[in-house]
Amino acid sequence: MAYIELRNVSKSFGVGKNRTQVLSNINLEIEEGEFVAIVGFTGSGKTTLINLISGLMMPDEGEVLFKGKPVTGPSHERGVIFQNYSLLPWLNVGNNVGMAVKEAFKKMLRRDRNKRVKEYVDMVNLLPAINKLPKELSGGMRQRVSVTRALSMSPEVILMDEPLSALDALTRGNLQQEILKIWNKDKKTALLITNDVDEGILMADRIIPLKPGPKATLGPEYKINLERPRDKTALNHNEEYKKLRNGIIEYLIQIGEQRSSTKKNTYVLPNIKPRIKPMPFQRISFK
Ligand SMILES: Nc1ncnc2c1ncn2[C@@H]1O[C@H](COP(=O)(O)OP(=O)(O)OP(=O)(O)O)[C@@H](O)[C@H]1O
Repeated sequence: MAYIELRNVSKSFGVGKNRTQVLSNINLEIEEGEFVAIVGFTGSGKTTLINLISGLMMPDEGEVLFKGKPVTGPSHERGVIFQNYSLLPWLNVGNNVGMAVKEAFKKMLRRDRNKRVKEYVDMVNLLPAINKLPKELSGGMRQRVSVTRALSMSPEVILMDEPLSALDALTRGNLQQEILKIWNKDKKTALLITNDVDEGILMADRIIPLKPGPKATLGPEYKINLERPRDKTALNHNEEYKKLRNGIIEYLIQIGEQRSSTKKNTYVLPNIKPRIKPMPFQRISFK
């Protein structure tokens, strides 16, 4: 029995003529302890896929199973790290993380809870900002709080929806390593959504492309047998890595081209004329 399983899952949005099938007949099995990355184009349905697995959305057809049972709603067993960091604006960093820890460990003593909060906030180098509100943080700092908040709950499954996309290369690299450390140490199961093939190869055991939508389906899987821990710089000189990377990128280019050739490329623009008189040109004197 797979740990997470999607069987013939389809999901549409909209009604009547505006109804679009975003995901079509998705089949996926993830084993316990595995790290799987889904790579795909923007708008292809990657977030929808994560939402279905987390239980935030229900499929129209097919089913999502977690440990053999249908997923009927969200649960802290499956922690999601969102793309848009969704922090509670009225709580400081420590309390944003603290609330998650309290939810996951209801019987934990306050003292132990605070210790755990500090440990996780420190992990993303934000101890100096522990009393700051989200509005006082940069986008990258908020993203780090969001990552550490999800990890502090020690979920069995870490679901990541492009969690590192807003970060600079250095912070991104550090967080990739932190996530891998936790995944490896606590034997978690992880699903990473990314549009970065290199990130996928660095972190995952398998990469599966999501074909462009509508009616997106999963493409062929690429197994990554590169030894762990993987070093980004060393990988650049690894022949197996280069072959794998080229293979995935070529596949993505090929399915991207197929999509553009089947799409209508001509658009009739509306014949709109301005109803107001154009403003007279204003002279600005430069000194
Ligand atoms: N709740 C919703 N209601 C209506 N349409 C939706 C909803 N959620 C997603 N969609 C549509 O489904 C399609 C896929 O969206 P989704 O966010 O899953 O894509 P994505 O691959 O995660 O995109 P990105 O890479 O830009 O984050 C888009 O066309 C989007 O407009």
